[in-house]
Amino acid sequence: MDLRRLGWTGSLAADLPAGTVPARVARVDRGAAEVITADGPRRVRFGARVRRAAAADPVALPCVGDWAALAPLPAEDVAGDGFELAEVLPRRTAIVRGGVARPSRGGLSGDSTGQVLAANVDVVFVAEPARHGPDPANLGRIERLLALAWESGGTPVVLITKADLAGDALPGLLEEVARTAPGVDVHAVAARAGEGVAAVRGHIGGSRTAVVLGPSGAGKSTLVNALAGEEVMPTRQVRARDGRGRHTTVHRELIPLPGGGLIIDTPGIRRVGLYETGEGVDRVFAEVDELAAGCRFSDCAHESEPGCAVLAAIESGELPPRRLESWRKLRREAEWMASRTDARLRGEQARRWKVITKAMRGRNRP
Ligand SMILES: Nc1nc2c(ncn2[C@@H]2O[C@H](COP(=O)(O)OP(=O)(O)OP(=O)(O)O)[C@@H](O)[C@H]2O)c(=O)[nH]1
Ligand SMILES: [Zn+2]
Repeated sequence: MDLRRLGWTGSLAADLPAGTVPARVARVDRGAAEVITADGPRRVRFGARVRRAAAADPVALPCVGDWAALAPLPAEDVAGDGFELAEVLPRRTAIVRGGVARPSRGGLSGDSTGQVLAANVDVVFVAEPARHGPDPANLGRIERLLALAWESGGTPVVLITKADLAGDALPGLLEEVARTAPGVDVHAVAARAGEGVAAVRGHIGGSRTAVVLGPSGAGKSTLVNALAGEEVMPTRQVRARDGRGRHTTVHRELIPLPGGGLIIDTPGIRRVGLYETGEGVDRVFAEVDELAAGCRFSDCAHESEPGCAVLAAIESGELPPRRLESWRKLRREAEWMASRTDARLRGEQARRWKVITKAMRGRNRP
């Protein structure tokens, strides 16, 4: 296996500690990972330093898509494969979800810990089914996942999956979604019939890595199988009565595609909180931001201020009220998360891994 086909680069090579072997993490189970090396797949346990770092901060846990350094185990400890996962190499991008913030007396409360869903991802496919059981496509869910995607450093792309279920309503739906996702490519996909798969493929050329996020039953695994040209992921065969998912996929998994590129399939996510609080939300609501530039007051909250261009746009029908509500909700959540200063610090760790690993290496090397 040529590691460059898995996304290996010279800058990663420069960060590889002497005496270690590079590997890409394909899947993580408790305390161990399935990795792909130049010699093929291996199963390796986490080394002591990785376990310590992860105990202090869950964001440090090796994750699907990570590049890792494998170190040979001492000769007397070769019960496993002879190697352990000694270090996580600097992450280029990271999709980090927060816990769920719940409304409570005096604002929001909840869980502010982070979890890395996937690392070193170039393209984030946000999959939303045209129909999810009895429900229509959920625009709010698209917005939330787009915020997460923008924060990751990867490029988001929206996929309206199971597009065949929309019937005549498809063009209208795609138009609505395009307005909900300014600056983002939107594709309709009917993976079971193979429709739209080539357009998806077009985003994963060369040795790019993509991830598919979306609710259970969105048809993520069906799409991944269509891209792979074989059944690499199990999909639900028998339709549940309500047509929604039952979490067929239980692990996040990295799959090299024939002809180049890699894709990460993920289990359906039920509730996902924001974690990093950079410009993600503003990018999702770019047109609200643009409108706000026309408000009379620069600190306009678009609640009831005179000369508010955002409220005027709602009045004129240019901006759907749902959009402003959704913007408010995600902004509130992002602000709450930002008020947890340690969370912000940890969010930066996900990206600035380099500094930390380098410092650790300096300390531990004789
Ligand atoms: N009508 C229609 N059904 C589809 C399409 N793609 C997938 N499905 C069906 O939707 C159901 C769920 O598909 P999966 O691929 O397992 O969905 P998933 O998003 O991977 O679900 P989880 O693994 O639970 O997260 C299955 O019954 C599929 O056959 C499609 O293009 N059109
Ligand atoms: Zn305003």
